[in-house]
Amino acid sequence: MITVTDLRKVYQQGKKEVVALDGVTLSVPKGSIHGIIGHSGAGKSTLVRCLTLLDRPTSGSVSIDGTELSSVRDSEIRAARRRIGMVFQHANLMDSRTAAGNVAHPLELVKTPKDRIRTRVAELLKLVGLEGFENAYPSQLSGGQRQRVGIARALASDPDVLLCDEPTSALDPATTDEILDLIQDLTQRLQLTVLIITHEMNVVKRVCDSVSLLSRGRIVEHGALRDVAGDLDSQLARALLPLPASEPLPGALERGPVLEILFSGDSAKEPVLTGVARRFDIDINVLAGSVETLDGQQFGHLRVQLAENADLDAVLAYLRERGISAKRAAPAAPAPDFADAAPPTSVPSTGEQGGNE
Ligand SMILES: Nc1ncnc2c1ncn2[C@@H]1O[C@H](COP(=O)(O)OP(=O)(O)OP(=O)(O)O)[C@@H](O)[C@H]1O
Repeated sequence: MITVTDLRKVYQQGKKEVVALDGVTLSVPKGSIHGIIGHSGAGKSTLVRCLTLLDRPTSGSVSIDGTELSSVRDSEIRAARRRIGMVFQHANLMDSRTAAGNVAHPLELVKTPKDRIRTRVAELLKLVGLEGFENAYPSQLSGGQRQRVGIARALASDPDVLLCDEPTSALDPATTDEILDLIQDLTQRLQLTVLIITHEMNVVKRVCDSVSLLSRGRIVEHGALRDVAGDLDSQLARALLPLPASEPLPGALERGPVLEILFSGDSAKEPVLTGVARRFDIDINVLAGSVETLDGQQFGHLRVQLAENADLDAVLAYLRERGISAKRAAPAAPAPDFADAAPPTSVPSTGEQGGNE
């Protein structure tokens, strides 16, 4: 389990102070995956640097299974850092080394005996589905295979926590799904605690058990996926169940009130709109809709327009009595988009950067 408590990071820019993290508190249980999503400048990279001890927090603490990491002495930083495996957007493999050589690198740095390295590297490559690719160089591997090598390297030091920084942003959708399935499988098999920093809501939908929205250094929303998705006022719900911007349809209902409705669980199975239409004897137009299964539960988000003569308060009361979240819609704004946080998609030279050192 990783626990972050009231983490603050203040940078000094000349005479000005920049508060990059402003009291971040979160806790992720073992065997689960937590997504952190946020706009550009929200503090995601700073959080990664503080968690991996590349930067010292100004105050607050980070602990893994009760062991405090944020106050370790400089001489112990390397050992502490080995408890967190790091997966990057681009695998950052060393071009001059084979897949096996890349995975071996963190083990060599801590002077692991050669025969132990050999067996451990074989185990790790098998674990990530790359048996038989020991001698391949990064240039001979696909993007997904390179990311698998990066994951194997991150696991070499047997970490408790896997910190994935935009792990799929450079991959195509099919490969993204494969890598996310692998991360999910490894989380279960190795009982890892996983944090995924991402701007892609699909990553959150597919693998995260819980999610936090980081904004200006603060966590402004957080919770289990099915809880945040069921809250019509949550930005995360609007991003998880996005509705496109819509205009009232010209015609009979043009001037009627617009509602947003969020169904979840059992209410998602009820013919609620038909119920409203019959009960109040009004026409209803669906302007936009989104249906998803999240964490095994079905959710529906609709924007509908009622006939002009509809008694809006009575309709809202009828829906709420049935456990359905509904409210008069604000102007038909598009769903929040965290894609401005997207890192560059061009693949940089892989260089000679090591992973978990
Ligand atoms: N070394 C630094 N010195 C001064 N200010 C910094 C430093 N690093 C980050 N900041 C500031 O801290 C805030 C958070 O930056 P950070 O890079 O953590 O955001 P981010 O969410 O990772 O953004 P992006 O998605 O664009 O990478 C920003 O206002 C940034 O300008």
